[in-house]
Parts: sequence; C-alpha cells; structure tokens
Amino acid sequence: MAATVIDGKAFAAKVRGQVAEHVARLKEEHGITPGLAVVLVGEDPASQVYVRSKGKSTVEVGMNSFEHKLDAGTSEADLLALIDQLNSDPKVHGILVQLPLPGHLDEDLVINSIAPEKDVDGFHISNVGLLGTGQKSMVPCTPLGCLMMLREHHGSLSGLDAVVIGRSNIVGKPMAQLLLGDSCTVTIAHSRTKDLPDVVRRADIVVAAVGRPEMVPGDWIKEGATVIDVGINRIDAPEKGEGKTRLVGDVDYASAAERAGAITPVPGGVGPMTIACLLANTVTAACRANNLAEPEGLTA
Ligand SMILES: NC(=O)C1=CN([C@@H]2O[C@H](COP(=O)(O)OP(=O)(O)OC[C@H]3O[C@@H](n4cnc5c(N)ncnc54)[C@H](OP(=O)(O)O)[C@@H]3O)[C@@H](O)[C@H]2O)C=CC1
Ligand SMILES: Nc1nc(=O)c2c([nH]1)NC[C@@H]1CN(c3ccc(C(=O)N[C@@H](CCC(=O)O)C(=O)O)cc3)C=[N+]21
Ligand SMILES: [Mg+2]
Repeated sequence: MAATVIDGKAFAAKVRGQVAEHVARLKEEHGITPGLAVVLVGEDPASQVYVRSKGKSTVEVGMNSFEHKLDAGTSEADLLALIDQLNSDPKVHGILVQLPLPGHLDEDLVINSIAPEKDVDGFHISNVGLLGTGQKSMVPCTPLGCLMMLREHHGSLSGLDAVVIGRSNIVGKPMAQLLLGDSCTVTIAHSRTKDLPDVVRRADIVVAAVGRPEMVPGDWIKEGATVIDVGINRIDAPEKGEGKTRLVGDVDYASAAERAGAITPVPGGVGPMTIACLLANTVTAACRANNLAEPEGLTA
C-alpha cells in the first residue's frame, strides 16, 4: 500500500493563515504588531537563504521583521551587545540567532543571553528545562512542527513506539521530550546505537534527524509506520545537468514510502512547518509579553 504523503507545505500554509489572523487581531484590538529579529553572523549561503525566507514569511503574516547581518569576524562582545539591545526593545517579541555560529563564538553563551521569553527557537537553557519538566515554555520550531503533523495524522499518539534518530539539542532531544509529553514510548538513537535497523523496525513513529542523505532505507521501516524526515541534505544531481544539486532527506523516500503508512517529503515536509512554527512562536511571545490570551493550537 502506498503511503499517505503528509503535505508539510500545505499544513504550513494553514498555520501561517492562523498566525496572520492572530496578528490582525492583535493589531486591531490592541495596537500591537508582533516583531521578529533574526541575527545572522557570517555569509553561509544556506543560512542566507533561510534568513531571507524567514524575513519574507514574517512580513507576509503582517509582523515586523528586523534583520541583523553581521560579518563573520564579529566579536562575541559585539554580538552580545546587539542581543542586549534586542532584549530590551519592546518592538521585538522574538529573537532568533541563526545557527551554526562561526567557531570563535560560544553558541551556548550567545543563546543563553537571549531573554527566555523572546527565545522563539526555544534553545535557552530555561526553555529547555521548562519543556523537560512539562511546564509552559517556548518550544523549538522543528520538533513542534513535527508534533503538529503527527497529531494531525494520528489524533492521539498515546502508547505508540517512537524512535528519534539524532540527539542534537535543536532537534532530537526536544523532539523526544514532546513525544514523551504525548505519551509515546520514546527511544533516542544516535551514532553509537547498537543495531539501529532493529531499533527502527520496532517504531510506529520514526523521526530521522541525522544529517546523512538517505541513510534510512525502506527495509528498516515497519509496515504502516509514520516517517517524519527532518533531514535537509543538498546532494549533487548530475541527472539535472552539470553542477546541479537537489535536496534529499535522511530517509530514502522511494523505498520508505512503499512500507510506511505516512511519510513527509523533502522538500515540502518539515522545513516549511519549521518556519510556520517560528511565526507561531513569535505571536505567542507577543501575547505573553502583553498578558493577552495565547492563540490556541499553535503551541504544544
Ligand atoms: N527541516 C528543518 O527545519 C531542519 C532540518 N535540520 C536538518 O536535520 C538534520 C539533523 O540536524 P541536527 O540535529 O542539527 O544535526 P546534528 O549534526 O547536530 O546531529 C545529528 C545527530 O545524528 C546522529 N548521527 C550521526 N550519524 C549517525 C548514524 N550513522 N547513525 C545514527 N545516528 C547518527 C548524531 O549522533 P551523535 O550525537 O552520536 O554524534 C547526532 O546526534 C540535518 O540534515 C539538518 O540539516 C535541522 C534543523 C531544522
Ligand atoms: N537558530 C536557528 N533556528 C533554526 O530553526 C535553524 C537554524 N538556526 N539553523 C539552520 C536550521 C535549518 N532550518 C530550516 C528551516 C527551514 C527549511 C525549509 O524551509 N526547507 C524547505 C526547502 C528549502 C530549500 O529549498 O533550500 C523544505 O524543506 O521544503 C529548512 C531548514 C532551520 N534551522
Ligand atoms: Mg561554534
């Protein structure tokens, strides 16, 4: 049986529509325009593409976008001074520092200097702790987007066996926390996992966040399982012409789709949901900053 394709692009458009409605209401009823500041250090081409697309989506839902592009050699002190300024700017409700940072900058230090209530990535140690203890927090965008798609497809996730491949602070670990919060039985696999194929074969839900092109083959997937492919890997595509590239996930889509019950494509799956959730978190932050009711269905 062919898998249901979970259309992240369409789902993201729906989420952005809900965000836009909330933004309009905040403006009309309270005179508040949510604002998102994105900080990019250096000229990594992929990061530039993401930052541009984030800025465009921010403006499209009616929010203010503040872009800060710093050169690759920016000192830690200068970056921290900018974050300080954004922390105290009432027009800025959300702050995102694009990762990875150049090697001379301490990512943990930089992230933890963001005011937790403006940390729309949910990477600040205080948001990590709140999520881990089941308290209200800012939830990391990529895992939140994955959770929304899983809830939409399954209804309840209670009791399902979930395997998250990858244990990064930005995807794997928070994803595992969210699945646990929805009462899945969660396994976190990583590069030292013994017999990864067998671990994955037990899963009703597989979330792949590894960063290795098409590493999960279809024969690891249990018949009928739901596969969420977080990976974004640009590979050579000589079939498209000399020097051409294409995006693939961490899952071998063609073979996995033959066994999965449902699967997210790359592109058009998790990526667009990540950006939609970033906008959702920014509206949530603006509501919390003003003691207003939060939008429903846009947080975990
Ligand atoms: N769609 C989106 O919105 C986003 C997509 N991404 C993409 O998701 C992917 C993962 O990102 P991120 O979490 O930041 O990556 P990291 O490189 O930080 O983490 C990768 C994880 O995969 C594990 N791993 C590596 N090799 C293997 C292997 N052979 N078998 C099992 N596990 C392995 C690593 O294990 P160990 O800890 O042992 O080293 C690590 O925990 C990337 O492709 C990235 O581009 C990321 C963020 C957002
Ligand atoms: N502080 C911080 N927060 C992040 O959330 C963050 C980050 N740093 N650094 C990099 C990763 C990666 N990431 C993506 C977001 C959207 C797409 C996305 O929209 N992808 C499209 C395709 C885009 C393309 O064509 O290149 C898709 O999958 O359909 C991908 C990747 C956010 N990240
Ligand atoms: Mg670094």
